[in-house]
Amino acid sequence: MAALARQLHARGWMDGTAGNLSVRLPGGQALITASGRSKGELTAADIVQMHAESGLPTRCPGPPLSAEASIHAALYRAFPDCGAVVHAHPPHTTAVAALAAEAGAVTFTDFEIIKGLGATSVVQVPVFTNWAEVPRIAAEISQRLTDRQGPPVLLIAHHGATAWGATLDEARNRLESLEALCQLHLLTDQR
Ligand SMILES: CSC[C@@H](O)[C@@H](O)C(=O)COP(=O)(O)O
Ligand SMILES: [Zn+2]
Repeated sequence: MAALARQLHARGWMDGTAGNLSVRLPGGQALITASGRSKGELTAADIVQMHAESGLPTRCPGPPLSAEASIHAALYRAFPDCGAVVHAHPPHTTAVAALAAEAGAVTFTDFEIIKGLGATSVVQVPVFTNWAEVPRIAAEISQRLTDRQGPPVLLIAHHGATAWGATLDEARNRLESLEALCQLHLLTDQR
């Protein structure tokens, strides 16, 4: 987790403590990054255990869980095969998430990198409102992401993106595909 966070921080996708990662463990628990830590220099002390599907800490007192633990938990509940979640603020993705705030979804077509999101030629990515109360974002994700056919990524308006997969590497690959797609979307002026 620390190695991936360091990579994404170096790319400018997790500036100023932004971003969070988690991995599901056997037995219903998960490891998640603690809140407010630089993602460029995480150590074991910055990783906390939580109940995967509730997002509640397994040990109190302890370091505070990521402020977005409820979003990770919503994804673990919705997708039993989800083994890892990565949230970041990649610049092109965040710009597209701002432009699509009103629409509530953004549709990408034709670019080959769409296949990185498991689609063939068209993919519609949901955009959620960036409510100050994160559990409200999580509740909307739980309500809306009931379709297992959707892409394994979501946008949060004016905020960033969350990707998930069976492993951290798969979640990272999907986040990279989304950022590449958003960059192409903007370069070709498809707002
Ligand atoms: C740098 S502020 C960003 C936070 O508000 C949040 O969006 C974020 O990505 C990191 O939150 P965190 O609680 O450290 O996991
Ligand atoms: Zn964030």
